[in-house]
Amino acid sequence: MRLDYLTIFPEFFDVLGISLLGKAVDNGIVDIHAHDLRTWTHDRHRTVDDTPCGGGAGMVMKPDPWGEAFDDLLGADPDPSVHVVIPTPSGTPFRQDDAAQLSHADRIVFCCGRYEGIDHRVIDYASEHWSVHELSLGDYVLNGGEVAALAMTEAIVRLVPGVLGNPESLSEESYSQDQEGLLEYPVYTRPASWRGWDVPEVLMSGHHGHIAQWRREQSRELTRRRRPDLLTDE
Ligand SMILES: COc1cccc(Cn2ccc3ccc(-c4cc(N)[nH]n4)cc32)c1
Repeated sequence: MRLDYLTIFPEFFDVLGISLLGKAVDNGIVDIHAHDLRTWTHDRHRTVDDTPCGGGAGMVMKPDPWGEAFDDLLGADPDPSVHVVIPTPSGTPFRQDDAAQLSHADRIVFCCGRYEGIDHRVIDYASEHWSVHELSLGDYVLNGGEVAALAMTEAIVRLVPGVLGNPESLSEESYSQDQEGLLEYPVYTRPASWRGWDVPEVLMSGHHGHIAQWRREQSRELTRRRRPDLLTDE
């Protein structure tokens, strides 16, 4: 899987060389390239923004640098197997299903905007050539797309076979299908007693059936309290 990031702050993506994703890069499972969008500017000030047509506050990212970056990175031939991900507050919510689908992609290009966003013609042009996903990380406003791209990257790449040491842990996670789409149950480790708090007895019983039942009940109760929207049968 090749991941490209178009951004005016490429250093944001230096962290992808650390930990699990770093190992995936070292193992050749993932190939990461961050690009400074100003590479595709030609004026002395390396300008990437301009005033919004129709007025309004702030600045908008000019289309030209994005178009020239696309030309260099992707060429002009349409290829629906290339996924262009554009983080934006106005996008569809990024969810586990999106991460799962994108984990099968061979190529993903993250377009990280700043200012008040990217000239919409960039999205229109990209949509004619590649598979475009305008995605929101959540119902809050960030200053740009980089943090969202990092979070999406981690959610996507950890699902790629060979990246996680223990793939079994994937099936027990919140939002996973095996977890019935419920929130994950509380987890514990040693010591059995810590500052007056004990590990629930059932987890020390060694009775796998009782433990599984307790975990199912905990997941449902937690989901009922915190995320009733995830419950389908109520
Ligand atoms: C486009 O409309 C905007 C309105 C006000 C501020 C901004 C700032 N901004 C620029 C590019 C950009 C990309 C993504 C996000 C973002 C995503 C999520 N989930 N929150 N915030 C925010 C971004 C943009």
